[in-house]
Amino acid sequence: MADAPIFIGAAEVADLLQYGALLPVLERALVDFSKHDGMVVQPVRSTVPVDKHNGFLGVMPAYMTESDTLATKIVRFYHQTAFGTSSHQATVLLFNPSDGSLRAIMDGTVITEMRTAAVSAIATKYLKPDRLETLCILGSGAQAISHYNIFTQMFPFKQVRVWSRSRESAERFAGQVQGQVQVCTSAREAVLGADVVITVTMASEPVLFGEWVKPGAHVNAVGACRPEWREVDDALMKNAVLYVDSKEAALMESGDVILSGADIFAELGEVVKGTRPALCEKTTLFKSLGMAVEDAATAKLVFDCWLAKKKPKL
Ligand SMILES: NC(=O)C1=CN([C@@H]2O[C@H](COP(=O)(O)OP(=O)(O)OC[C@H]3O[C@@H](n4cnc5c(N)ncnc54)[C@H](O)[C@@H]3O)[C@@H](O)[C@H]2O)C=CC1
Ligand SMILES: O=C(O)C1=NCCCC1
Repeated sequence: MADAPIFIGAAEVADLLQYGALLPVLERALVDFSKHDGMVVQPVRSTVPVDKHNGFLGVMPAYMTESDTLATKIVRFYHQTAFGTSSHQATVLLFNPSDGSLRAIMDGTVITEMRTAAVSAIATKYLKPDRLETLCILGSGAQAISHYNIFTQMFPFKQVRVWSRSRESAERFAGQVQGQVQVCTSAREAVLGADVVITVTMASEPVLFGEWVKPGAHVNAVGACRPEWREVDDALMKNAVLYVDSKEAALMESGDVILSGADIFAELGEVVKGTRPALCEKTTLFKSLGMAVEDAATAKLVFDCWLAKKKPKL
């Protein structure tokens, strides 16, 4: 009989998961996905609208042959949640691919926060302009914090600006992170002159406009994951060189891509592999929707770290 699945909660996932180990694992997952050689199976996320309660439930399965990883994430994202509860909550199920038995049930909320920020950081590593002085973050929730943490660790920004719909939440964000943050009163003020811009809002209308973005800057557009939602206006979508995590998903799920009619230049995995160029001298935009392979690869890393920690030292 198969062993009973183990449970790894949020605090333990946060303890086991380190960006240093996560980044190369995600780069490999992105490359493997973008080979499109049949070795990775990842259907576009299935999303169930829960209209009555203003929310969605997403199911994200993947199998990666080379690393022999089989997992699915179940994620809820709700517009209105009780004060203090996160709008996104997730669980990842990790299976034994040889017989399909369940190996682990783990918190997926921390995984979602860390892997999304890490993928934006990978996009930025490849697509960033030469000068990296000012980082701008639009939004001040869970993803804003994880992005702040990895971006300030990985890149030598001299200034970080944040804007949020309410000044109070932007100030709360500034108080939560370690390091200086300039709280801006408008998105425009935050964006003007920034070298890297990150949009991590629950907006369904544009909050970022092309006329504000410095030529040559890099943008990570992380929110707006429904075909009718926008975070970015048409001008930016059309004028920037557009990179995505998955072309198939972008054409089905991203309102910014579908409604602007912008042309997709490449998948991030193709850039990491070197089969498509990183046009760093141009204004670049990485449209992130989030992929099941990112969750599967991260969950496998968490599980392997858990096993290594459990093993008695000889
Ligand atoms: N691409 C990916 O892999 C992933 C993307 N996301 C997306 O990232 C975004 C941020 O997620 P979290 O930080 O977890 O959410 P959160 O609920 O913690 O924070 C959302 C932020 O958006 C702001 N906001 C809400 N409605 C807005 C509006 N209409 N206009 C401007 N700002 C608004 C809130 O004030 C808050 O600052 C969401 O769109 C989410 O769906 C989340 C997980 C993975
Ligand atoms: O990749 C994810 O996980 C999510 N992406 C868009 C919003 C829901 C969660």
